[in-house]
Amino acid sequence: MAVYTDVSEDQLKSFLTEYDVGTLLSCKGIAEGVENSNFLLKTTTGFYILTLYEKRVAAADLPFFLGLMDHLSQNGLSCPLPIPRLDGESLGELAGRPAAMVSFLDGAWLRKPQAIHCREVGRAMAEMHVAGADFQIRRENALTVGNWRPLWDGSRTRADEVQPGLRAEIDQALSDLELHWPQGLPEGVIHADLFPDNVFFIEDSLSGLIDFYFACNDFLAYDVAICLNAWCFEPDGAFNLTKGMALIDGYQSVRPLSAAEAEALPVLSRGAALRFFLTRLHDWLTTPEGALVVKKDPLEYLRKLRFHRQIGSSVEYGLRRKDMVS
Ligand SMILES: Nc1ncnc2c1ncn2[C@@H]1O[C@H](COP(=O)(O)OP(=O)(O)OP(=O)(O)O)[C@@H](O)[C@H]1O
Ligand SMILES: N[C@@H](CCO)C(=O)O
Repeated sequence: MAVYTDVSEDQLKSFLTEYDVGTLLSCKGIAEGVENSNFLLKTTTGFYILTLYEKRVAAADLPFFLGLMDHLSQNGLSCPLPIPRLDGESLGELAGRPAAMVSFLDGAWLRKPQAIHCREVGRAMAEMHVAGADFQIRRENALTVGNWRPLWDGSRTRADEVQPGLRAEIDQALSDLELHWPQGLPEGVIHADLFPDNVFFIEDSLSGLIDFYFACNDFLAYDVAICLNAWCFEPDGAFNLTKGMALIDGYQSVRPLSAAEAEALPVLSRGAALRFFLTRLHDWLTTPEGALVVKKDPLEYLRKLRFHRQIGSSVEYGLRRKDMVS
C-alpha cells in the first residue's frame, strides 16, 4: 500500500492551478509501491501520475530523478515525462511534501515474465544506458559496496533470528565482495531497481520503464547483474539460462559488453544479490507487524547470492563464449 499522505480535494485543486493540465475529474490512490505516495489523476486533458515524495527519498536527489526522466524521454526512451508547472519547474509541494506530476504510461507489469520479455528488458536497459550517457547531473550510488557494511551492521546482531548461521555467512560474503569488487568498468546512469514491477508491457511489447528513484551513476554492467537476479530466476530458486541468455543478448543488441564487464558479471551479480538481501533484511527486521507494506523476503536473495558464489564463468549466465574475449 503506498498512500502515506492524504490529500484533500481542495489541496489538490489548488496544487493543479500551478499546471496547464485542465480540470480535475478524479483522483485515486495507487496501492502498489512502497517508497512514495502515488495517485492516478484524471483531468479533462488525460491521465497523470501524482507522486508525493516520502521521507526515504532525499529532497536533494529529486532534481536528479526528475531531470533524468525528462532527459531520457527527450532521448527517445519510453518513461514517465515530468509535467512542467506554469513556472517551468518540475517540482512543487503538496500536503507538506515535495510533489511532482508525470505522464501516465500505458501497460502493466508482468507477474510471470518469459524469455522474450527478458530480451526486451535487456534491450531497453541498454537503450537507457545509451540515452543517459550525456545526462549532466550526477548522483552517487548510495547502495553500493562501500554502503553495505553500515547497512549490515544495523541488522547483523539479529540476523541469526531470521536464519541460524546467517551472520557468519554474510560476514564472509561481504568481506569477500569488499576485497574483490571490480574497478574501472564503464560507468554511466543506471536504473538500479529494474525489477519486473518497474517495467510495463502491452501484450509482449515493452511499453516503458518506471520508478527511477534508485537511479544513480555506477558501473553499467551492475545494472545487468541486478536484472539477471530480478528476471532470470524461477520461483523455485533455479536460474533460468534461457532467460539469462535472452536478457544478455537483448542488452548486447544495443550495447555490447566489454570483455572486462563480461568477466565481472559473477562478482557484480553477487554484489547485486547482497544489496537487495541487505535492504530487505533491514526492512524485515524494522517494519512493525501490522504495517500495510508487504515485506519482501530477504532469503530469496540469500539463495541468489549462494547461486552466484558457485559460478565459474559468465557463460553460465548465458553470455556467449565469443563475447568473453576482447
Ligand atoms: N508513469 C506511470 N504510469 C502509469 N502507472 C504508474 C506510473 N508511475 C507509477 N505508476 C503506478 O504506480 C505504482 C507505484 O509506482 P512506483 O513503483 O514508482 O512506486 P514507489 O513507491 O516509488 O516504488 P517502489 O516501491 O516500487 O520502489 C506502479 O506499480 C504503477 O502501477
Ligand atoms: N525492488 C526492491 C524493492 C524496492 O524498490 C526489492 O525487490 O527488494
